[in-house]
Amino acid sequence: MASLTLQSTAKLPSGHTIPLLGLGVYRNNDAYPAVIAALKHGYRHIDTAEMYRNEAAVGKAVRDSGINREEIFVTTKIMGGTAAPTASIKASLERLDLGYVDLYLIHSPHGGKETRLKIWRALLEAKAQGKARDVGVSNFVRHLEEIREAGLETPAINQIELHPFCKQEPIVEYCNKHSILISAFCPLVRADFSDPVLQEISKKINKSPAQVLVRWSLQKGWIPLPKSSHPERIASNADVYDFQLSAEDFGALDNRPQKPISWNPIDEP
Ligand SMILES: NC(=O)C1=CN([C@@H]2O[C@H](COP(=O)(O)OP(=O)(O)OC[C@H]3O[C@@H](n4cnc5c(N)ncnc54)[C@H](OP(=O)(O)O)[C@@H]3O)[C@@H](O)[C@H]2O)C=CC1
Ligand SMILES: O=C(O)C(=O)[C@@H](O)[C@H](O)C(=O)CO
Repeated sequence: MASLTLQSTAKLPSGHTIPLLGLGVYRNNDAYPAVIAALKHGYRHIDTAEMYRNEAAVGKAVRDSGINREEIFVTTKIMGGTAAPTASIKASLERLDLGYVDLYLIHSPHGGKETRLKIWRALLEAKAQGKARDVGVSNFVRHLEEIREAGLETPAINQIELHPFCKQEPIVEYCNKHSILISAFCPLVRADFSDPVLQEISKKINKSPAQVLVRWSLQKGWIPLPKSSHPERIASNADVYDFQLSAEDFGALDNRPQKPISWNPIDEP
């Protein structure tokens, strides 16, 4: 594995790059200080959404950070099932007030095939207008085939729940086959660090369970989006580049019992 750093990126279809570690801000009602702290520590990728109701705070923190806008990668998401996607996109861009977003995702496959394709076409139009540099989806599984069958541009990324207890191998395999990058939500298992194997590895290598989980996700080739509202945890979660999980420890985590997916929009017809 090439040596990873906090500056490591992957190439997107647009030719732009996405940092391989991002800060999640779901359920953070005061995202401004978290984003400021993350950017100060060296994060350059923030993951928000219309649904999180903190786009304005994220945008203000990015503008106030003093860092060149071009250096910061901002993802937002349009709600699945949105009836008026163009209006929703306009509203989110106004709240963020960053000129453009780097990645715009459909948050979930809710709404049925026609609505999904309508929203996808609206995102593609936003991309054509330069309002989104790349576009993708989230929580899509077989729904990805609809986009292919419609002859529309393939999503750059699929953002799904991924951690050692939820590996979603069929959809990961599909995305790998079709060169769709994968970003990992809930990479910290939402702070459930109770697994004995995780605990054992954490103690053995003297790294926090969160650091072990972030490192494991990076070594899987995914883009983890750990969320914290605490600056010291935000920093710690990104301090994962001075070690590499051994093949033994990586494999032990890669063979944990699987749990049900925490949010099941993937079952949407
Ligand atoms: N596309 C989608 O449908 C979804 C996308 N997401 C995205 O993925 C991001 C991450 O997923 P999320 O659901 O937030 O869950 P995570 O797996 O990132 O876990 C977040 C939880 O872990 C705690 N935590 C963070 N760091 C540490 C640490 N070092 N030690 C102990 N506890 C810690 C946080 O508490 P505290 O804040 O108090 O530190 C919080 O309770 C989201 O924020 C969002 O951006 C999430 C769900 C669905
Ligand atoms: O994960 C859940 O339980 C949800 O209800 C969703 O909100 C999900 O967390 C999400 O979409 C956050 O981005």
